[in-house]
Amino acid sequence: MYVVTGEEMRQIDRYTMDQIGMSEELLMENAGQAFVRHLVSSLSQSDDILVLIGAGNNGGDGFVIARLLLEQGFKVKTWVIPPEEHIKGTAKLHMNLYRHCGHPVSNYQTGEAQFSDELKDCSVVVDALLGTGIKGSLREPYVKVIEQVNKARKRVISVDIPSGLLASESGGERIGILADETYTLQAPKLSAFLYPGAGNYGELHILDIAIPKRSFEEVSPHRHLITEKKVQATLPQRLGHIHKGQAGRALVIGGADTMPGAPTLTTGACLRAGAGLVTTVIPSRIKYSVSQKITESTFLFLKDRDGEMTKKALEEDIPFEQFDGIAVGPGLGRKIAKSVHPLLYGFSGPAVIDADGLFHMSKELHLWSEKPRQSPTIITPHPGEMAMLTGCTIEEVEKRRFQCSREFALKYGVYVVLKGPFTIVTTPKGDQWVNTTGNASLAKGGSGDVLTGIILAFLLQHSTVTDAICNAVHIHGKLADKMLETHDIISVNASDLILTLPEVLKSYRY
Ligand SMILES: NC(=O)C1=CN([C@@H]2O[C@H](COP(=O)(O)OP(=O)(O)OC[C@H]3O[C@@H](n4cnc5c(N)ncnc54)[C@H](OP(=O)(O)O)[C@@H]3O)[C@@H](O)[C@H]2O)[C@@H](O)CC1
Ligand SMILES: Nc1ncnc2c1ncn2[C@@H]1O[C@H](COP(=O)(O)OP(=O)(O)O)[C@@H](O)[C@H]1O
Ligand SMILES: [K+]
Repeated sequence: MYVVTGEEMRQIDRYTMDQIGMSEELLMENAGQAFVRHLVSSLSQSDDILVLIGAGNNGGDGFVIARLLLEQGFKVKTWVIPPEEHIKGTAKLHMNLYRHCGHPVSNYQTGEAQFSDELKDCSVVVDALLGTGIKGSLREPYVKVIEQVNKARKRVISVDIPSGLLASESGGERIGILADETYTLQAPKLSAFLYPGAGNYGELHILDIAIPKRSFEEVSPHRHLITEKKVQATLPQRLGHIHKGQAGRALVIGGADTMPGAPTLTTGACLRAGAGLVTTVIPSRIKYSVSQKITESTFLFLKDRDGEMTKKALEEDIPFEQFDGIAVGPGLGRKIAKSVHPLLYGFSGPAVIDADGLFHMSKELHLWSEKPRQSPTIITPHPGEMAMLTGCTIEEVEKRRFQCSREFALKYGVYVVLKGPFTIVTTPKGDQWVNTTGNASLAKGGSGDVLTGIILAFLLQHSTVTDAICNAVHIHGKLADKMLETHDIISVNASDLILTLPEVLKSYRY
């Protein structure tokens, strides 16, 4: 499943029409058919449905939807918002088809007052005003109509994208329809995953309108969705004769006087996510508080200075060659100057850098592009950490989540896991994977430490680095989703996620 910009979608449409030979009329009919097929089970014959139509092809989809719903006996009122003569091309063809079936159209230009009354009385609004063809700031009469719809608080279902939003941007101050559900055509658009605009989408559904795979392959967007099906197919199996050393020897380096919990969470998650052996490296001053909480890992207690590990101890006292993968950072503290790069430079396995590990990394960025590529480096910044790494503001990172993480991954040859709602995984070649699991219960200290542990464990058990990271991010979000079946959204703790791992992982087995 691809994730596309508006421009890529246009190229895909063009290829489908010009090279494959599917007409725009057919695609529009398919879009309306798919929309109605998915919607009818949630509609009742007593619903009063208002279909709002704009001047472009999004409006054309609206005519197909209105016709099909009317043919199935639903109560539908169809409102054309711009002057009718603005409707041209394929949308006009479907308007004529609709009319030839004997169905009526009302026009906002001549019936504004009646429109307000009907909006007040309806139960469902189908938003087919504007789609991917919108340019620049929203113009009248759309501004007025969209504000009216948003105030009316009806069930609103958008076709393709909530009208007013841009397909590829985050929304910002834009006026847009506040949808309860959005049925997007064939492939989700970037704005579905970029806040604040993502909040306008409501529940996102993806409709198959029969655009062939070939059209996508020709345009070849580099963004994909992480799907449940793919996770299920790529989760590692455990062979009957395996021993613990073959299930991965993991090293977790973190912890400081004030942060003993972070390495505890990472270690716990790493064990539950299947690593065969885990060793936790912490400063000796916190050895009792951490070791009492973890039964199954072994420990290395390093010399510390003011409760944080010294650079010398990190470099000299850790037998790196004994481990298949490492995670550096959870609760590490910031007092150890310039220590992360020398630690990782010679390491031959995958290395995950998180939290304060990223702080140290930001001081020695120039060295990363020179690191040997056969040992993958995975960084897991939240937007604040990404801002620190790139020198951008957090607002710029959030606005350009896709571009920002891709530029960094390409420049420094690392895997970037840009966290937040809709975490984006980017490979050093620039391929991107968007996660849709998880919820706001994860907005609590410690959630990221758990993710780091799952990523490390999965890296040691999957056959590709990309599958390991994507599956870890997906499963981590699923833990939070599972928790909401029994817990309130504000009362999920990071350690609860670890306890839920066995059940969630099991649910992915065939
Ligand atoms: N993907 C697919 O395969 C398929 C896609 N399909 C559908 O096509 C949709 C894309 O259609 P599209 O390109 O015709 O553009 P659309 O979004 O309807 O808007 C254009 C209209 O908006 C107007 N307008 C522009 N900016 C504006 C502004 N700021 N403020 C106000 N108005 C503004 C513009 O006016 P103009 O600037 O030309 O005067 C023009 O009238 C897509 O989202 C999907 O629903 C299916 O039908 C078939 C298969
Ligand atoms: N509102 C949210 N919706 C979905 N996921 C979220 C949300 N807020 C945070 N997360 C997820 O929770 C984790 C938080 O990581 P991070 O900020 O590093 O936490 P910490 O450092 O406290 O462990 C990330 O995986 C992030 O994607
Ligand atoms: K729309």
